[in-house]
Amino acid sequence: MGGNADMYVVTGDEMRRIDAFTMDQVGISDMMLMENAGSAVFSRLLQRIEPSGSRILVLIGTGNNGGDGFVIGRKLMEAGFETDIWVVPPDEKIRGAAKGHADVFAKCGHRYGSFEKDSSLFYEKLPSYTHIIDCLLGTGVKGELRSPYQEVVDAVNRTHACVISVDMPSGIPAEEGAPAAAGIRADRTMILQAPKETTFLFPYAESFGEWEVADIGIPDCSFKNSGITKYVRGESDVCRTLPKRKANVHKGANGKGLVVGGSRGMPGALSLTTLAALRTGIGLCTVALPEDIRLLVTQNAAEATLVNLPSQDGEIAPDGLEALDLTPYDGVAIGPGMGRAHRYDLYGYFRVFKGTVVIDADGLNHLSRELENWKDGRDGLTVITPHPGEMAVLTGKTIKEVERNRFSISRQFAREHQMVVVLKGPYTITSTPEGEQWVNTSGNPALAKGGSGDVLTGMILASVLQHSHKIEGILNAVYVHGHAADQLIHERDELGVTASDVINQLPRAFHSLRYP
Ligand SMILES: NC(=O)C1=CN([C@@H]2O[C@H](COP(=O)(O)OP(=O)(O)OC[C@H]3O[C@@H](n4cnc5c(N)ncnc54)[C@H](O)[C@@H]3O)[C@@H](O)[C@H]2O)[C@@H](O)CC1
Ligand SMILES: [K+]
Repeated sequence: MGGNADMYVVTGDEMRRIDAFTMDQVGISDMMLMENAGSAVFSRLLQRIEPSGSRILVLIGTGNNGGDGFVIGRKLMEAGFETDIWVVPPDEKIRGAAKGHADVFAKCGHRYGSFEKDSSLFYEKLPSYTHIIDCLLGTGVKGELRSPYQEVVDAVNRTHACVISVDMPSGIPAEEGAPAAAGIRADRTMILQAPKETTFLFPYAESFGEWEVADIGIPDCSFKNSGITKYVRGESDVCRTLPKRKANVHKGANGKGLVVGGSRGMPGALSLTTLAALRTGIGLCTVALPEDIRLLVTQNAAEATLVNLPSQDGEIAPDGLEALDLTPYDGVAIGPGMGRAHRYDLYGYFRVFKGTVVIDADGLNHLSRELENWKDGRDGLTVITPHPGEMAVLTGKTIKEVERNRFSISRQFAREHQMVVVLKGPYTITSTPEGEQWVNTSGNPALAKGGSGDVLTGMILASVLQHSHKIEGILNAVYVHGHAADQLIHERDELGVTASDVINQLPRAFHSLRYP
């Protein structure tokens, strides 16, 4: 993929590489990037802060994040906003481009307060501000906050002001894996150019508040040359890539899919997957299930055709998959409601199948017992859709470790096992075996319910079969799934939104993306 519209996701180190390339190879100086950053944030502040009645504090730290603060402070003062600038470190610690912009600020005739020299005045004035612009620390933060930053951050968090962080909430690390830090809890974060990994990882994500991304003029080539392959997947990407049907198309051209699973205890999961595939536009959908539950499923999904599989103890019999002929199908989704009583040789069964295989739910449990086999890859594309608990089982890690390292754990698993990994959760991450990753931005807590995953599996199957670029098909399914839930909570409370509601919403969700 690629193109100029890409929004990247970076670590602190990656951002430093990108900045260095932009300065040394492209020739845009650090002073200019800082001016751009300050200007971009300033113009966004203008949309949010009224000059009358507002009292603004710009808080400045040692590094380049503080340098951005000097630009923002200068522009706010020049525009007539009632603004105080407070610099936390001693003057001599400010260096480089930040020092350059501190000098510009002073030469324009503006003054700032020194926290070091007059901290009591600072604390006295702090409750009087309506807005606090946080330029204490950015991507250069390391470890727990040191004094006096920690005290200042705690005091800011106790105010009633609207706190707007620049690039990062100060104190929060930019990359996954770092211990949770007690940083600024922002109401809004104006991220410079590229979101950082922690923007999408909990608990850090909560500190960002609402976030938006300000373009500061770093060219796309700086990201490409720095080897960044993590992207944000947003609505415009989906609108651009939804497949269009030709007027004379026939059902066979929209994908022939097979959904395998179901058990006496869980017939509903299979219905949800099948209905979701149908509502995502699959041409033909066949359901393969233990023969003794077929009536339960056919009542719900009249459009699907059925294949009865031998049943044992209410689940597909251990050799039950052998009876299935895969040749008529372009893709298979396996796992929803399948049960765990028996073992199946999934790799042996799917290895030479050329179509896409989507594995979810109990299918992942079966997969976890035969993971070694998958390292050689198979003839078609394999997609797995674990939630953090399932990812923990697949990797032998704890759920907490998975949650803290979502990017690296899913990237490594995808590489090692030659699969596309769709790691679900808020900000679902999709990783390819080649190391590309996309963060999804749609969805809400209404999806944290039984059945949501079954719906997504059906959508991914249907979507992959209709896209010539299969990864785009997966990404679009993930986005539309969340988008449908987002539309639903405009009309009703998130508590009452069910997986079936999401399925029924899909035609409207697709329509709104196709005709934005
Ligand atoms: N490099 C560039 O060209 C640009 C950088 N920009 C800004 O620069 C930021 C990154 O700049 P820096 O790398 O200087 O990093 P920071 O601005 O985050 O400052 C890092 C400094 O803070 C101090 N520090 C680190 N950890 C600390 C802790 N735990 N407690 C107390 N003090 C600590 C250290 O003195 C360190 O040098 C970005 O977030 C962004 O806001 C923008 O101006 C755009 C251009
Ligand atoms: K900051």
